[in-house]
Amino acid sequence: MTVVTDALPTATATPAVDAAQVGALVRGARQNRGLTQAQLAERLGTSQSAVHRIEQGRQNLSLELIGRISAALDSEIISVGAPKRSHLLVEGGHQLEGRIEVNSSKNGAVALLCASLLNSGRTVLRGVARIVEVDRIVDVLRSVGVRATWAPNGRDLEIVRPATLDLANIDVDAAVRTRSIIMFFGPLLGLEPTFELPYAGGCDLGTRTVEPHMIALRRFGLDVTATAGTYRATVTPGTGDLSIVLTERGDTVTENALMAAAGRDGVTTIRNASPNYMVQDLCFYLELLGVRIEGIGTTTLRVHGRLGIDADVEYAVSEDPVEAMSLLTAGIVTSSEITVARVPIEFMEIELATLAEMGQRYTLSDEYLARNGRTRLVDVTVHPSELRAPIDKIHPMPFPGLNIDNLPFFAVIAASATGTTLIHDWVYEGRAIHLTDLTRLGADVRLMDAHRLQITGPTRWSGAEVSCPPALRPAVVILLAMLASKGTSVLRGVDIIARGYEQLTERLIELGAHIETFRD
Ligand SMILES: CC(=O)N[C@H]1[C@@H](OP(=O)(O)OP(=O)(O)OC[C@H]2O[C@@H](n3ccc(=O)[nH]c3=O)[C@H](O)[C@@H]2O)O[C@H](CO)[C@@H](O)[C@@H]1O
Ligand SMILES: C=C(OP(=O)(O)O)C(=O)O
Repeated sequence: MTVVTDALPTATATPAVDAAQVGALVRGARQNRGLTQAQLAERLGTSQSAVHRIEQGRQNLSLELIGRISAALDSEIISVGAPKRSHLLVEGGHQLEGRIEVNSSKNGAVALLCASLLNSGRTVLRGVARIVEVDRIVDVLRSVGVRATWAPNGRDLEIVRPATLDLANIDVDAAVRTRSIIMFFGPLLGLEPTFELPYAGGCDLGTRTVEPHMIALRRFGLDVTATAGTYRATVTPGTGDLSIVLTERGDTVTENALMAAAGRDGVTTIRNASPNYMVQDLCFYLELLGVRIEGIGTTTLRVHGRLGIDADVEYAVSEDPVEAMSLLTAGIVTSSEITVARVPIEFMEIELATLAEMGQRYTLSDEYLARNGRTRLVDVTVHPSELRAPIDKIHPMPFPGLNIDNLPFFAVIAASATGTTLIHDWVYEGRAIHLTDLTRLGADVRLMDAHRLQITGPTRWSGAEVSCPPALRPAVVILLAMLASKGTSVLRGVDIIARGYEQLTERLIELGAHIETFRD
């Protein structure tokens, strides 16, 4: 049996479906239809409290009841057989208009979900984006005994760790679909003397090792052997102060080291740390747990760890600069005037400066604070502009530089600009290659080598049928190019987009995009 719904996509599917999973799907589909629990209850001829129990996974469900819920929500909650792939039919060439808000970030959420393992008190994460990557980590947490309960608003997640984690029961299927599982090492280090974790998975971006994590965590007493799809970990805890240097300024490796440092007795200095947005989110949460951290937002962090963290805390996940870039790109490549609200400006400054260099006109609102009380936000309005290729190549750098995950969006922007742009993705071994799919829509994109693209515009975009690249950002880039392309396009196999974006097509439709979803 597999699970499908248009609210929470098929990628959540696991062979065994339990009441909690179905509950989450029902809640997602109900919210997608804009119904309250009481309204759904009325359609089902039952009480609001019964719907609440179903959504919390506290109700035994017959197939007959699931069928009735599916009918009431006009959404297939469960189907038998292979999952059906989703595709998009895009009628491009229309301008967009209006205002759209940026959601909280995937990368912040997954770090915070993993970090909640450090806390034996109650963690409430507010405003969590309902995306597949989050569902996967929540599934993994639940499988090891963590109580993770969504509030009726479907956005706030309460997490309570059990006294002992049931790691033998870990949901391997969910774990291997995400790279973020690697961030279980940091918190588990201080909790378990030995444990096993499945190998990390994720998008197809070429070779991407976990070696920097192993090098960093070895200093915390972690010894890992990798055998047949499993990491076997043994921990020899140390005490006292520790100073470590990361071999790469990576985001998740910094987070792993931070979590390991937070759960130990002593002060840990982490050098070559990433100061990126998700790391800052994690630091703000750890501070609420009583962990003092010096140097937040810099490349040297001093972490005053604490044994036995036990605090009831609430933290609002901050806004996603990559979603902000994606939405701005939608406006830019369709020559539209749209306002993207709640943009975390500190993490978009180089992107905006680069866009200005390319002739993009935009206006910024006054700054205001995010719900976490720390991150600075602005509303950005883009105006239709004559774009030109920048003189210098566009390349990413660890923060504060142009975000690595925002780079792919510059491919479709460069293709809309007059002149030749060199895009240099030195970071990923295999992400640039996916962007050559833009040629199918009429762009002149040349792959110079695995890391460099030469793009000459302006493109006379024209609709085409394209198979969705097996990588999150390139998939969205192709979709955005289709919005710019005159005529009809089909993007096949788009489920990957829900890994990192909540209701992206629905939200683009609200801005005036013409997109229909269809399934096999
Ligand atoms: C869950 C999460 O937060 N994921 C983000 C995180 O993944 P994550 O932290 O897992 O990224 P990796 O550690 O895999 O690094 C990405 C790539 O960059 C290379 N690299 C990284 C740092 C460095 O100083 N030198 C270097 O060469 C790595 O070798 C790798 O090929 O950071 C990536 C890079 O910002 C982002 O694309 C991911 O969205
Ligand atoms: C590469 C990405 O993320 P992850 O680390 O989850 O694969 C991304 O968000 O583009």
